[in-house]
Amino acid sequence: MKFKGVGKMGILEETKGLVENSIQELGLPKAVFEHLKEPQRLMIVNIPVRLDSGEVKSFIGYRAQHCNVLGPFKGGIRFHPQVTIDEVKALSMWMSLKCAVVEVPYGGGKGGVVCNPKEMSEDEIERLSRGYIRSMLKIIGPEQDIPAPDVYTNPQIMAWMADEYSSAKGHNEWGIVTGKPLIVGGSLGRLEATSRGCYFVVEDAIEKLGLSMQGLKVAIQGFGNVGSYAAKLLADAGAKVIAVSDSGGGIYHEDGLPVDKLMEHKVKEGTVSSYPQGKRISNEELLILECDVLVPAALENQLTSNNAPNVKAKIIVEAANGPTTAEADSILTDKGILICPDILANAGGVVVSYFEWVQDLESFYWSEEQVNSRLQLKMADAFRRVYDFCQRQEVPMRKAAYMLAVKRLGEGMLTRGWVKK
Ligand SMILES: NC(=O)C1=CN([C@@H]2O[C@H](COP(=O)(O)OP(=O)(O)OC[C@H]3O[C@@H](n4cnc5c(N)ncnc54)[C@H](O)[C@@H]3O)[C@@H](O)[C@H]2O)C=CC1
Ligand SMILES: O=C(O)CCC(=O)C(=O)O
Repeated sequence: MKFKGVGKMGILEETKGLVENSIQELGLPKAVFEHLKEPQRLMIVNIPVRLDSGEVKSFIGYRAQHCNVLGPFKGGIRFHPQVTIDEVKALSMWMSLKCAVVEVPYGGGKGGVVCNPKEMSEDEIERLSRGYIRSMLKIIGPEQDIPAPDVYTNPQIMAWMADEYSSAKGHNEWGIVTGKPLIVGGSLGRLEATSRGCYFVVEDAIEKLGLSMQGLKVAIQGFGNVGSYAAKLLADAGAKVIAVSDSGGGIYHEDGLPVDKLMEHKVKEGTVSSYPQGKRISNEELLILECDVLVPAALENQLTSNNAPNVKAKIIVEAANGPTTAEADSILTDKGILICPDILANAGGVVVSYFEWVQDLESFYWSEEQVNSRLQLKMADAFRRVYDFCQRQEVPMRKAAYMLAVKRLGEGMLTRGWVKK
């Protein structure tokens, strides 16, 4: 069974199609879609930043607050030259769905700034990060909207943001953002959390297909926060990471790559593609390698109708948000590939962000073991619910995840009286 009405529409329209379809199939009131089809609020700001040269340059920033029926808005902030309104809106909608799938008490939010941090100095990035928070002061807060890291943002940027917000409020408010360094209210385990969540999903998925972690052939696209730690966790558990890539290209070795050394190389050289052992490959080639598990961990729209027919993986674990277009999804599903969708597979990040926020609100901090074992419980529970639904209803995992998420959001709206039966 496939979703109807999804095609070459772009990620936002495709996602709306999936949500609307789920609402219809669940027999929820149509009004649920009226609440979900657009963000509740979309803030667009102009952020003037003083550059090191003394010149002032302005940057466009966005924050989409999608739906807070189940809790405050939550989601990362992306710094990237290709950020668009539609991308931020889609990312915020995925956050609402993701938080519902893993049952954390948040709504979806997402932010973005159109900029190229690779061409900015550290001081310029700091001024931009602080400017973003000043522009958003009225709509964010620990009980309102809690940002976090995403593409090309990191713990240091979260620390500046927490500091800026705290300065504006006149007292420390560590609960304003998550993904912070430990010294300013971060949580143990948050840095690796998205990857650890993916790792648990890989464990559960391979068990369903009767595969073993020992010697499991894995290819990972993207070697940033999520991709690099996913590679490390999988390699440490006995998997063979045969290929990795980043925006500079990729590297392949059929016997497996030394992930720790690749991480060091990436820090020193800025890319994995120049690693001296193995064969250089393109991002496109990586996606169609012979492997057991493919982990897209970079950007959206990587698996398309062009390359999907050639994908050879048995399992795809979507560490990135939106890496698969609707057309590719259909092709891959028809090929019998088990797709663990983004809103499930990469939810480990927001789960541990939730733990970080709880710790900040209580000013009482957990051990790494507590964080990781609670994350494992959350991910295993979500995987089981999605997989059981998919088996029971004979639908793909993505559809199962969407239906479970939309059901929860719809129930929230009915209970709060936002919609009537
Ligand atoms: N950081 C987090 O906690 C979470 C991140 N995600 C998603 O995971 C994905 C990766 O995010 P992070 O690792 O945090 O970002 P990051 O900024 O740490 O790393 C991004 C990686 O993607 C690579 N990349 C960029 N353009 C590329 C291209 N065209 N082809 C191949 N690689 C390319 C970069 O070189 C870098 O290695 C994104 O889709 C993000 O939304 C999802 C959930 C949580
Ligand atoms: O940690 C968070 O709050 C959100 C992470 C994120 O942006 C995502 O899951 O896409």
